[in-house]
Amino acid sequence: MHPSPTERPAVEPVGIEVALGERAYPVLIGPGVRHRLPDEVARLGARRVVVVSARPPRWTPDPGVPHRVVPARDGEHDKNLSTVEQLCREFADFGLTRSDAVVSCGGGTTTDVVGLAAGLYHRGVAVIHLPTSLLAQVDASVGGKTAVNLPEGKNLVGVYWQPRAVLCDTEHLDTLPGREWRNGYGEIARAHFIGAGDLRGRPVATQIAACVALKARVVAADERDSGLRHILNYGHTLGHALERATDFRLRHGEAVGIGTVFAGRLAGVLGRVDADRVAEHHEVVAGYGLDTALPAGSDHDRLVTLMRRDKKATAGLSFVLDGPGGADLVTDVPESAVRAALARM
Ligand SMILES: NC(=O)c1ccc[n+]([C@@H]2O[C@H](COP(=O)([O-])OP(=O)(O)OC[C@H]3O[C@@H](n4cnc5c(N)ncnc54)[C@H](O)[C@@H]3O)[C@@H](O)[C@H]2O)c1
Ligand SMILES: [Zn+2]
Repeated sequence: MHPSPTERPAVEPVGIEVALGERAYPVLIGPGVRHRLPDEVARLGARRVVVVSARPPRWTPDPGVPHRVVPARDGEHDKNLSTVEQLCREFADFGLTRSDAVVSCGGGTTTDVVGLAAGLYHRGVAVIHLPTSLLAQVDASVGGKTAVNLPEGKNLVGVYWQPRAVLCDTEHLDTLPGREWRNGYGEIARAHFIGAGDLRGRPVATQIAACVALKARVVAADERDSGLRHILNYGHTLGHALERATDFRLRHGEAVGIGTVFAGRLAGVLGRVDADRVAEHHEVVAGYGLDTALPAGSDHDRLVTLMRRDKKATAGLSFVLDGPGGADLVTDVPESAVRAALARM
């Protein structure tokens, strides 16, 4: 039987497996891959589905089984335990059992909060993500980290709960504002330096697929962040500090872009890479249309203080830095080197 052309995408999607044994799952990337939702639901054998969506209802196809669509809102403000409770109550009210499934549709904040609700409900129910921001497609929806915020800080409460499938529909990006494109490009730029290759000028589906393939490799090797997964934080130590120092006026990806340029400069100061490689950091980040300089008026003392507090820093100042053998976690970086690199920004 031939699939109807109106329902099936003309372009074959790219499929990447996150190889986690019994918990392995596919990530499909391409225009129209949302239409695979009923197939994925059927594969799981779910009999009922709750779709939690921050986008208009028509963005999520019929999952093919009795379902309820619960509207949600993207944003850090609703990424909290109270939303988790509300979602779990919706699941219970709809009669969702352990063998049913939840679907998320939205930005990374929505995939995070829905992922956590799915991980907790009945001690874990299947979840399929339909990420709709570039950042969520290249990063947040893949890898099984879920979390919500507390007033005391971001992402403080969460569990590891792998999705059963991720559908990165590039048509979902059609409405994304420019700033949210840049937000995602910050993560794509940093991926250049940790093994994703040079993705500048490539079609967006190719860029997403390369980042997902990189993350899939890293997660398969270190699901629970005890080693290799560090490298995904390339550019993030200064990035996090800049987000905090600007009261989150910089989007995460914008801050990571600047943090990536800084990581190049710091690796240069430490003699880990040559001048060409330092310059490459600047070129790549600028090439994605991102800022490469510290925001005007940045206070270096404050940035150093914030970087010392970064959760990756167990003792002293730690950074993931490029070097002769690729990117690696470098601990106890002298403050003088950090300040020298900041001065070159
Ligand atoms: N779990 C992980 O491994 C992981 C990794 C990276 C980031 N995250 C989390 O992801 C979150 C950031 O994700 P985000 O940047 O997607 O934030 P977000 O969910 O707030 O979305 C960003 C903005 O884009 C809008 N948006 C999303 N899709 C859209 C679309 N298709 N059209 C128009 N507007 C759209 C949203 O409404 C929002 O205003 C953070 O909370 C972060 O902690 C998690
Ligand atoms: Zn990030």
